[in-house]
Amino acid sequence: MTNPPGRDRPRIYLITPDHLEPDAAAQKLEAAFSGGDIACVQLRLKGADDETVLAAARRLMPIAHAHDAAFLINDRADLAKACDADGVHLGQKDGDIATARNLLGFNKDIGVTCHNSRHLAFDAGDQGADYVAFGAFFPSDTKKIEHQAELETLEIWSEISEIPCVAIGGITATNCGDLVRAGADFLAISGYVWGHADGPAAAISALNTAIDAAFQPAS
Ligand SMILES: Cc1ncc(COP(=O)(O)OP(=O)(O)O)c(N)n1
Ligand SMILES: Cc1ncsc1CCOP(=O)(O)O
Ligand SMILES: [Mg+2]
Repeated sequence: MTNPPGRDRPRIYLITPDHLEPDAAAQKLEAAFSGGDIACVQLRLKGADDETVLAAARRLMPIAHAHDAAFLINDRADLAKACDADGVHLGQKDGDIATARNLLGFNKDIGVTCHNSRHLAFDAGDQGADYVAFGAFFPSDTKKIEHQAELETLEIWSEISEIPCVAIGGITATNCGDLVRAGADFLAISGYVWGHADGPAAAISALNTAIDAAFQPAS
């Protein structure tokens, strides 16, 4: 099965650990970038106060930008605005797209969690989402999984919509091939990178090698 016509090679969408110390995280993020291509970094701190999120963004966003990667904030459009991030990722309980768009404008990216639902994805697209995210595809140690996504969701979406789609949930270099072949535009990954035995650079390198091996552009 080749990738759907017109889809580019999928790229890595790196999600930070949900708790971090900015200077240590900066070193690890630099290491990750030394391993190869990363399209986007999402700052996903959980339970942190606003100033902690903003301080982490001030430390990490310049590193992403130095490597031509976008830097998005998870959950909070207001904090994305406050630190002039490149966008926000909204779950189904993180506020509506229109409010985020009014805050951020049209030059910023708004992504939306759509679980395993093309209906949610069509709704998000109709409301102006810049990408939709489907997941979880595999068991995750990072987040308790409430929705199991299916490859068919990616396959159908990538055939019928030009809105970029992100796959998320327990993704590794070993299991990402089917997601690539199904048409995911981005692979959102956290634990495999930050927990890799050989470090973040080796994880990013292994992921890009696996993506290259699985991506078969339509002739
Ligand atoms: C790229 C991407 N996809 C999905 C999620 C999950 O968002 P959400 O459902 O709001 O859960 P939390 O991440 O907020 O726990 C995401 N963060 N990024
Ligand atoms: C935030 C999120 N949403 C669905 S699964 C997940 C966790 C992604 O992290 P990992 O790549 O470690 O499973
Ligand atoms: Mg959320």
